[in-house]
Amino acid sequence: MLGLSDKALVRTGAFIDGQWCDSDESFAVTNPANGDTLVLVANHGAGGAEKAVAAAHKAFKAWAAKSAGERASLMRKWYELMMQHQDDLGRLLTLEQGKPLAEAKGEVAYGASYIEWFAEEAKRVYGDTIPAPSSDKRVLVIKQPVGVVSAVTPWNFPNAMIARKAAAALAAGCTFVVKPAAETPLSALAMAELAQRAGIPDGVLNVITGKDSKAIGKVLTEDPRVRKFTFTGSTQVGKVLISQCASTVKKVSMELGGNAPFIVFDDADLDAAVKGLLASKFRNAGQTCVCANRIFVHQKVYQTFSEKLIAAVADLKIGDGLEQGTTIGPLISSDALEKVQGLISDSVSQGAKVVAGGEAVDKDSLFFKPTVMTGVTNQMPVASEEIFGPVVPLIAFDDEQQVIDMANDTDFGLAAYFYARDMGRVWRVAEGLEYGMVGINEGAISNPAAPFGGVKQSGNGREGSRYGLDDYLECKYLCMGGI
Ligand SMILES: NC(=O)c1ccc[n+]([C@@H]2O[C@H](COP(=O)([O-])OP(=O)(O)OC[C@H]3O[C@@H](n4cnc5c(N)ncnc54)[C@H](O)[C@@H]3O)[C@@H](O)[C@H]2O)c1
Ligand SMILES: O=C[C@H](O)CS(=O)(=O)O
Repeated sequence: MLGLSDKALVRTGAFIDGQWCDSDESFAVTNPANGDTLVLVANHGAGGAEKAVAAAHKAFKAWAAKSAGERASLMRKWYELMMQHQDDLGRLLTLEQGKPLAEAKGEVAYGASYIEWFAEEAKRVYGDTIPAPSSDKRVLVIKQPVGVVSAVTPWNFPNAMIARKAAAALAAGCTFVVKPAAETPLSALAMAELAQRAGIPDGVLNVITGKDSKAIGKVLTEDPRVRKFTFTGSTQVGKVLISQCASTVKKVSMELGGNAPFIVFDDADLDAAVKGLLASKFRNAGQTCVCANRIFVHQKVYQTFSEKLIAAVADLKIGDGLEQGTTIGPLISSDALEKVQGLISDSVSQGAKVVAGGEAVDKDSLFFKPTVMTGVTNQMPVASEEIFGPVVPLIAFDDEQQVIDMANDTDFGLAAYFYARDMGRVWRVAEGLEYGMVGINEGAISNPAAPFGGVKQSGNGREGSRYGLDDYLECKYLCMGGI
């Protein structure tokens, strides 16, 4: 089935209360590299979401009552199974999402690393004893799981965006319901299959599949049995979902859109900067929330850097993610491709120039040529909007404070990057950038040990690191009197 060694990893029903649930209707999952239908998946709606929430609610008390060590052991087994099946999970991910197989297998390992990380963190959920204001009292703080957690995740990282949430939730003692993007549900269902094989009890992890994201999302954000909602996706949708959570005052964490500046100063190592830009910009064909979106290059090095970049971009290989050597896969949809083309055309009409790429490979596919643009300003659409495609807009600058101000001139604040070697400049720029994450002489910054998240309209909360568990825990104060 789909060329996987372990065919049982290809699941097409929703996973609710340990059962694989079909439905009267189904929807097609297609391969963005060629438009082929891969499988038909159960098309559940609000009713399915309510069943999933009920299952998670029923399973919560027993899961929370397990010791941290018991939860950690089951999560460790899940991690080991994910890595044992890395090849199959990577193939499935490339088929449904399009990214090159090497990247897809890397995403599987990246997602699994959050399960490994939080299996360990589960055993380090510490409380406090606090000096009491009077000798007849004792003041303590204990940490307890929030309860049922619901989640909605995007298509661009169909494994890791779920693992990053589910791992923290389960480690904290919460139970979990997730709606993956309808474009890419197969990775989520395969993860659920392996969670079941690992012995994670029925109802602890549930995956609801369906095209009607609004109806499903309404249940996941408004059902009072759900105590926390976590979302990864666009800022536009995130705002709607936050407002829907208000009716039941849920804890909310949001991983939203980005518009990352990538600044190359005149004292930068230009070869390292080009390498870092390729790593940040062209991963997943530019479809990541932390992709460099605006590239600011100091006037003194603009020509040299541009020439090095154009030469490196020419070596990128566009193709089906399953083909050996492919480094740039397809975009996810024709809408996505039209959006990228529109940003380029609108910016050219305002004076920008295309010096490499600038168009789709052909009119019948979703492949877009890696593109470099010069003469871009911070106000042009290709700079002011999140591109979500393999496009490098180059913006010249000549003053340190000017470029910090330009970099911060956006509603987003997720990731930022800069290349410089003067130590004073490194500290001034790192502290001056209004972003949740800053890569300094580094273009690949995501890992489970670090707190991933943004400021401003890029979201709130952190995923990964020792901070990532806080979003899934309640801090309870105990006051013991009469001593
Ligand atoms: N900050 C991060 O960690 C992060 C990670 C990945 C993607 N993103 C952002 O996500 C965006 C691209 O992903 P996308 O196109 O899937 O985003 P999207 O917001 O369109 O969709 C994300 C998820 O929300 C669901 N959804 C859409 N409308 C909904 C509604 N009204 N109610 C309930 N669910 C709804 C979709 O089905 C999907 O599962 C980009 O802006 C990118 O920056 C952010
Ligand atoms: O697209 C957003 C992801 O969070 C990117 S990363 O894989 O976590 O860097």
